[in-house]
Amino acid sequence: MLARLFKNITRNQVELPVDIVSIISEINNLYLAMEERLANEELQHRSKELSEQIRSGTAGEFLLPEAYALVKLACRRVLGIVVHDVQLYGAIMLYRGHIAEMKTGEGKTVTAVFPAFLQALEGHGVHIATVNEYLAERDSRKMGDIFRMLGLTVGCIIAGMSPAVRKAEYLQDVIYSTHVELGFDYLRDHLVLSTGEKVQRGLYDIIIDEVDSILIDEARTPLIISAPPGSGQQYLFFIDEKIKKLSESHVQIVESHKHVVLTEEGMDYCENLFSVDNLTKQEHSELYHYIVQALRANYVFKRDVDYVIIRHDDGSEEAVIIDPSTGRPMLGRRFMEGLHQAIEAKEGILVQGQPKTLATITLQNFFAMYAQICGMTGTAMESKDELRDIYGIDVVRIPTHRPVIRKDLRDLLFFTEEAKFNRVINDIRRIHETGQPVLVGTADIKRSEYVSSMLTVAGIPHRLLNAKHIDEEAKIIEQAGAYGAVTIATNMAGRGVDIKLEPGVKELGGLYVLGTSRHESSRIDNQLRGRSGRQGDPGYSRFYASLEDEMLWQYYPERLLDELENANFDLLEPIPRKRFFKGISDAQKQVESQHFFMRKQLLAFDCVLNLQRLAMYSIRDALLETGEVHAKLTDSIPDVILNIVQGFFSNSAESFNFAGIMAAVRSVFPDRRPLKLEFQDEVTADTITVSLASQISLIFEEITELCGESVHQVERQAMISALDLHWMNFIEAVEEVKKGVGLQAYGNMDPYIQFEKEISTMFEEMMHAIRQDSLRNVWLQLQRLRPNVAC
Ligand SMILES: Nc1ncnc2c1ncn2[C@@H]1O[C@H](COP(=O)(O)OP(=O)(O)OP(=O)(O)O)[C@@H](O)[C@H]1O
Repeated sequence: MLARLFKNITRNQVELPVDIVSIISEINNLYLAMEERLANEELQHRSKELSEQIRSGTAGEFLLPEAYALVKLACRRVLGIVVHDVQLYGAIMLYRGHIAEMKTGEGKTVTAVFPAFLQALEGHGVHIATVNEYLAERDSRKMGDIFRMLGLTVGCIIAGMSPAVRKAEYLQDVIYSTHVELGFDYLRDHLVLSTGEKVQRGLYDIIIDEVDSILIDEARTPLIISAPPGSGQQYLFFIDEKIKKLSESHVQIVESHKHVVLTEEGMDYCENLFSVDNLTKQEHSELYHYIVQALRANYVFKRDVDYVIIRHDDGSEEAVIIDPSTGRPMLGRRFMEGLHQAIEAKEGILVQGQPKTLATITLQNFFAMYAQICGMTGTAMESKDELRDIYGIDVVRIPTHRPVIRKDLRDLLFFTEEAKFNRVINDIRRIHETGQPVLVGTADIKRSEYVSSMLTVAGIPHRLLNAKHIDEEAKIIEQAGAYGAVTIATNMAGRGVDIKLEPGVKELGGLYVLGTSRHESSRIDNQLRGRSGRQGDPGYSRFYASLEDEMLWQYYPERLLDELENANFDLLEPIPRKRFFKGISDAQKQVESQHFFMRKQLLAFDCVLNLQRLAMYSIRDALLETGEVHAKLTDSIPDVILNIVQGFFSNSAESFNFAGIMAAVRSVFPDRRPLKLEFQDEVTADTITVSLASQISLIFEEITELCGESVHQVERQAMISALDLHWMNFIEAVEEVKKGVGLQAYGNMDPYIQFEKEISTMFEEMMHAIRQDSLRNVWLQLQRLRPNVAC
């Protein structure tokens, strides 16, 4: 009775919330009116007017009924279908930023067109992410005509497209792609050298199809872009070997900062050694960085003082940092920025930590960049808490258009795999003989092949999916509803693919889905079931499991196993009692909670890094956009000098070493002109800095003025390359800290807080290093442009 107050019945006899029903009636009334009045050409005109209204500030929600009526009409005219009220309900929830749980086969692809249209009217470009490229391509093609009828353009991005093509596609109103391509484009856009090379135009709205698969199943693996080969082990050994040939006049050592720089002579010598024209050029920045680290490893960092080589029982050797304050080896820690690798190369032991990561992000943090995410799937309710906790989105269950009449039969649980598969084959034969089509789901390709060989022996014709070509698979699965068809696929295959029943098959009971094992996630099992019983079709599903299946072998509850041992059941027959089936869902729950923990942990670490990533990317973007960085560089001179000078004051103010300071300053600003120290007040790090900074700034201005217009280009490149290089090394170092934090128990300290603390300090240090390297690179390059000026 109470529910009646809040619910209402639509024309399809489905209960929906009252407010939604009134919006849906408005849409349907407008649709009916438009159907009579509006010719195809007028749809575009109307959508243009809506777009103008939205852009001039009218709320999208206010225009939703009319916009959705237009889309409904376009769907009718393009696809010949009348969109159901439940689909409109899903579409409204999507626009409001929710996850719409719509059962498989309910027509999610069309549903997504509605919010995409309304969001696209704002003019930012809406992304629709699918689980694979086949679906992105298919949906952009199939739905493309609807958008075009409404005057919008549609793009599709798949792997292998050139940046120019991508860029053009991203300019469309609605862009279909995979989450992977979208994420990698985002990362790649932060590695380009000019704004013009970026392909995306911002992240605004995204609609994620099969949202649970993307936000949950895929979320344990972050997206990573690795550096191209060249930074591999052999390369480091090669550099180390050459560096060992340098003599004293080639290097200047700054002990206090444990730093080494090349003198002019050293620079020339190295350019000869490595056959490059100018080491300070952008394209050689990585080589230059490795050279510097090799120099530090060889000239400053000493074995048994700064690090030890530990030999493990298996004969492997490891360079371990010595804690300068306690003298103890710091297991699991590594020097930052490629120095550790340089030391490993110097010592001739295995270089660890390659290849280098250029950029990385978790899917969770990537999606968090969008102004709004929403999505649809057949299976989200099981994960609604996680989706709310991590992404802050709610799941709304959308009723089906017609009742689901598929019969989900009780699992059959066997003691052994052999007994299970024998029964599977017998059951397939029995069903196949009636002409009813069977879709067999397996845990992996190996098992698919095994079932296939058994069916061949049994003389049952079938089609086997090889999981190598998603598009071919999809085409085969589409035909799995044909009379007498037996199709074998992995459980994951065919998600999002529509299986149409051949005429006459409904009368035979529809598609029979037979799962040969339970997946670790019940959502994946439900996806497999959902290949059958679509849009009110009849169908059957049944899962077969054995205690030898990988998941049950590991996680089936001990207490039930003990009981089974004493029960004296027939080993070749299914285990009879219902209570033993519960062990299957218990096992699934246990694995799922483990995976949840791993995702949470990955996210917790990435959230810390995310703040730095955002800061870094915005600095980089600003650099690309302004183009003019001279003021920034000049402003950073005092900071850089102060950082150097403070190094000399850290121990005791009295014992500061003027010659040391000068050498360190000159290593960053290599200039032969004399520098004076003039003080008004007492001698402090600040007064020394003020005095040196004003002189260096003057020289810097002189050099830059003489070099003319080319200065801007040199400065910008130097900053970007310093930024990229240090950021790449920072990411690598973060990984090491993560491992270290995981390995060591910090008393009672929370590992994330510890991690955050270490990362923040490292970030500060990196920013200093970036400023310093940018200035040094610019200085060196400008001197080369006008060698007669400075030295
Ligand atoms: N209102 C409708 N009337 C008739 N057919 C429809 C309607 N909406 C969608 N369809 C059709 O239903 C089929 C299933 O649609 P779709 O593949 O989008 O389902 P789905 O919900 O995405 O399924 P899955 O969960 O398996 O991905 C398609 O052939 C589509 O054209």
